[in-house]
Amino acid sequence: MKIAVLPGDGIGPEIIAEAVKVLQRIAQDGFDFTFEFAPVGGAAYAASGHPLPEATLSLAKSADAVLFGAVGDWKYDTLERHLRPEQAILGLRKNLGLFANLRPAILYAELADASSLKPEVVSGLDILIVRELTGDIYFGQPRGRRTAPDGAFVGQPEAFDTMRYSRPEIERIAHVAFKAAQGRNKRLTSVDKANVLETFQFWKDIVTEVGQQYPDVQLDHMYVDNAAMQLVKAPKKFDVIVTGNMFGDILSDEASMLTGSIGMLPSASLNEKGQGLYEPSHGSAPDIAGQGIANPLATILSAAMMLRHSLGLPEQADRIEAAVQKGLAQGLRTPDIHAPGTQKVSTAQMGDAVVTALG
Ligand SMILES: NC(=O)C1=CN([C@@H]2O[C@H](COP(=O)(O)OP(=O)(O)OC[C@H]3O[C@@H](n4cnc5c(N)ncnc54)[C@H](O)[C@@H]3O)[C@@H](O)[C@H]2O)C=CC1
Ligand SMILES: CC(C)CC(=O)C(=O)O
Ligand SMILES: [Mg+2]
Repeated sequence: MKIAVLPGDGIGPEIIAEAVKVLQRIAQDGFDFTFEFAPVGGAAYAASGHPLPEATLSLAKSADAVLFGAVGDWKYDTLERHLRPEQAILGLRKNLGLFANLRPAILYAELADASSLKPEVVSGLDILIVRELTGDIYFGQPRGRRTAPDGAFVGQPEAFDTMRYSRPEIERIAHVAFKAAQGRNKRLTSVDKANVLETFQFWKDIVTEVGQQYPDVQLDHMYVDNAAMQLVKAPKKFDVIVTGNMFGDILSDEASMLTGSIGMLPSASLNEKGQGLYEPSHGSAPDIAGQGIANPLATILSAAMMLRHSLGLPEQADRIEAAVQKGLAQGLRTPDIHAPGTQKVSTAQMGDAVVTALG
């Protein structure tokens, strides 16, 4: 099985090294993983002038799965947009058709103290955010800068983006979400802004229509501002949340803190053929890069999702998740989840603890 490994920028190489270590330990038990590394993001721009070189894209397309770190660095923020590191992950998602982003927010019992909410509000939390990943305002055309052609500020410089969704895009992500809910507690909350945005009234109408095919799933609708509030008020009331690209981006970062840290939130990005890219939900964290203090668990848990969703090895995925729990139960914590009475460890020590816990 060929795994394309794209470490990227900032903490990307540090966290990817730990996930690869864990996968190599699994491979020792008789699984044939081949790792092929390629540059992406700012690292690729620095090496070859483009954040997503053709060779990296074709490696990703030809692999059985892609393991991705993170891209982005403040020093590239002034580049023309098409050369900025973030275009690499956006380009991979678009080129591979990775429209379904699964972001499970699970609070490990050992991390109840690390969550920013009271234990009674979050303990036992297990929710799934299903984020549409290849549409919405992140990809909508036209976009750009121009002189305002009309309105109160006519003649002034302005910038604009376009929020849009087509019926098939909404239908396919709705099906993914309803099916996910069927495999869980059979409750789905569709998050929109239908009270203001036509795009999201359309979204709500179509999700409702698709819902008729899933009578066993209880569907409700919530405006995104209320959802942001409910996530910190009573997060356990949610089971599966389905939403658009931008709202899902924002709500999943919010949900990550319920689990103790953004360093705990993995993700799977899947296409219609079941191919997938696996990456932590966080970014390249330039503020802590190179210090050996980043939490590698979101990336290790993303590797577990890869085994489950793309490589047909669900038992090995379970094994990794159990090993993560064991490491936490031993009291080992990177600084982002550290609490009194636990032992502060480095990125590499956390990865080693997971490998050891695999037995
Ligand atoms: N998929 C991707 O490659 C993504 C890339 N980005 C890019 O990453 C760069 C930084 O963006 P930010 O907004 O700062 O978001 P970020 O997610 O990189 O960092 C936000 C905060 O969380 C902390 N953090 C993130 N991951 C952590 C980990 N594993 N362990 C401990 N602490 C962690 C960081 O230190 C920082 O304080 C930007 O260039 C941005 O565009 C942002 C999100 C996703
Ligand atoms: C480049 C961004 C859209 C990445 C991001 O924030 C995310 O996918 O969570
Ligand atoms: Mg994000």
